[in-house]
Amino acid sequence: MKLSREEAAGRIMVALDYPDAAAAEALVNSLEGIPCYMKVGMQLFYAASPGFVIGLKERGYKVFLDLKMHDIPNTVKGGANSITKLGVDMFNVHAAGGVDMMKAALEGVEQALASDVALARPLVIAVTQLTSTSKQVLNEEIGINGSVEEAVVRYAQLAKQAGLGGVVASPQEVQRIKAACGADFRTITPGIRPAGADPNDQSRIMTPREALQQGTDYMVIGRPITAAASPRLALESIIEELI
Ligand SMILES: O=C(O)c1cc(=O)[nH]c(=O)n1[C@@H]1O[C@H](COP(=O)(O)O)[C@@H](O)[C@H]1O
Repeated sequence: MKLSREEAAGRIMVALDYPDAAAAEALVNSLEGIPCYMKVGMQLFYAASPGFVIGLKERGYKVFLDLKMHDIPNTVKGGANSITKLGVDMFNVHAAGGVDMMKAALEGVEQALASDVALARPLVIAVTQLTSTSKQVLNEEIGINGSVEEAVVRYAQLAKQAGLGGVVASPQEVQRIKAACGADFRTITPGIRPAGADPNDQSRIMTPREALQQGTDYMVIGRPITAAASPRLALESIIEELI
């Protein structure tokens, strides 16, 4: 697959895993002009308040708010309502919460959209099996039998059944997810490591180019960019690998 520089940048979601808004702001400023997606996760969101997310939207970024909601349906519905009002482009819930919980997230989105016609509809996606989970942990610790791929595809099918638009999984599972849920069902893949990079706590990894070849829609990349001596050069070299 051939991508333009801009298309490649738009498929990269930079994970802003920072302890406060100032640190995250410095990274965002260093990437100025590169049209990548920004991902705000729980570390930054809990510290920086919703204002940080609104600020990213005002600067023109697409934003994935990664709060991985997993609670009773009524609570998730309320959470989804509040998140939609922030104007984010994408947010996630855990597929392990079940179909009713995932449907409740969509109801929360509808409720928010009905309250303000200016709001854009966010894509709601589900986390399947975390990319830090190995087969051994899945089978022996968590107690789910079978392969990681089987567990991931099952979660993806539940998300599809609930009406969600895609899932978070490792790039290793993208082809099976697309085969089970359709080519339009979005795959968002963390566990991305350029060749030779430290895997850190990730178990199921692939390089950016390999992930693209698998057909992933978006790659979530944190430390290979944020911990690099020059985050801008690190991001540019990943974009280079994709075009
Ligand atoms: O939902 C996510 O974004 C997510 C799901 C998952 O299964 N694995 C996973 O690593 N993530 C997130 O993706 C990012 C990966 O960061 P790095 O390992 O530093 O590239 C982190 O912000 C994680 O919270």
